[in-house]
Amino acid sequence: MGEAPALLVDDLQDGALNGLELENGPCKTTATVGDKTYVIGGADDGTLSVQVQNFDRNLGEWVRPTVQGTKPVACKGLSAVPLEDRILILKKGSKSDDQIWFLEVDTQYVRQQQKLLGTEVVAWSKGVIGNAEKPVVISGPSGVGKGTLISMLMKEFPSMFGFSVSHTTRAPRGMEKDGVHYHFTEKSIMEKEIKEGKFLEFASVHGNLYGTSVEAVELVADAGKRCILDIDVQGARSVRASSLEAIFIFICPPSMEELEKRLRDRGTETEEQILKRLRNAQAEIEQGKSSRIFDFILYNDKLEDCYERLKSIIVQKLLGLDGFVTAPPKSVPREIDLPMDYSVSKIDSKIIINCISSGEKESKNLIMLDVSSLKGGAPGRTRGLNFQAIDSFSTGFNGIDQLS
Ligand SMILES: Nc1nc2c(ncn2[C@@H]2O[C@H](COP(=O)(O)OP(=O)(O)O)[C@@H](O)[C@H]2O)c(=O)[nH]1
Ligand SMILES: Nc1ncnc2c1ncn2[C@@H]1O[C@H](COP(=O)(O)OP(=O)(O)O)[C@@H](O)[C@H]1O
Repeated sequence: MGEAPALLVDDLQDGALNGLELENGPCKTTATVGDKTYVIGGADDGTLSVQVQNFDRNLGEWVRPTVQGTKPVACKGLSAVPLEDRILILKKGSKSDDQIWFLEVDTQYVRQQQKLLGTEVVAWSKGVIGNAEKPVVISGPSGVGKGTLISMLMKEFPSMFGFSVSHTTRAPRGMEKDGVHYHFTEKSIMEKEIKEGKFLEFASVHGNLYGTSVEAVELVADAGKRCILDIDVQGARSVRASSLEAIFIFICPPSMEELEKRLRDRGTETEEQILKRLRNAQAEIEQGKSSRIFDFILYNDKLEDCYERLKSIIVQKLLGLDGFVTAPPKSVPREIDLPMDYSVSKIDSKIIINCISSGEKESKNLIMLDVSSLKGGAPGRTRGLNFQAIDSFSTGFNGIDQLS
């Protein structure tokens, strides 16, 4: 049985809200979740900047929460649909890939942050249609051949895999390009960004700081590709403990002598750095083999053999295929293009967007946005949104009352 259309307030005018005087400034949209009413938006040069304040009915006062996550840019109007632990925000007059957002008000991430900061917290997260492919985490000691294997995979299947470009405080090697191999960063900047929650994981490795930003993984998923992370064992452990579901592969050298030979032959490190990497390798291999972090352990003896095994793992585990055929490129996630004029209502986990386009002949279309399988969320994107566009006239489907 569907519930009645939810409390939706589109483009509220300045002033009173349900009898409550707003603290200050004009506001546009409001939504109530639990005991709190959230006011989202504020006028800014004819467009809306996206600000948040909430009225706590228990305390009887306005609160300005700490706002986390990547904020949406200004827009011409907002609609808000309260869900259980977050508010769906539809932005008007925005680009088609920038129309769906979530303001998380009581998700696990928000509760964690509230505990950590001791203040009221809300967090923005951009909504994305469809799901991300499960990432692949590859770890192993320095010089074992991780980079070589990943390059082979990306070269053979450029449309299927994308590399998560990590941040590091180490200096670039001769051929390495900023933004391609790593984001080469100052330590103080990286430490600040870690504090701001921009990293999915980070670790000190061989005396330098390395980390995977939330954005690095999201960008690959945005392109409709499966993300590959080349990170150390500490990083793999952190990802295992995070909400990111991934497949974990550890690459082992055939022997320590061969590892040393590969490191020396690569010729990218000083003698001191080589010795440090070899010292750390022993512990990494022990942890890799025994820690239960990894789903698969691969020995990289003969490169071609190891590459074939890596491919077959990925195929069997991730793609569910028998032979390694070149799969068609994943389509880039679809986008909804909302017109300026529409009304919104909610039935269970379906958001009904009734689009009204006025021209010579007025026509109406319904978009049904399904929010029942949301995944991820702040500090990254919210994925798992699905939608169906319904031409109400051609189908004879004319109103939300007919939905169940
Ligand atoms: N935790 C973590 N480790 C990383 C990250 N990026 C790279 N690493 C690891 O840091 C170690 C050193 O990497 P690098 O300096 O490129 O040297 P290489 O492994 O010898 O090529 C390797 O074990 C990488 O897997 C990251 O974002 N997070
Ligand atoms: N199976 C292999 N046999 C011999 N040399 C290898 C093999 N795999 C990788 N190499 C070489 O070993 C060196 C280190 O490989 P690299 O991919 O840079 O390791 P990592 O990224 O794990 O530090 C490179 O010069 C690479 O060409």
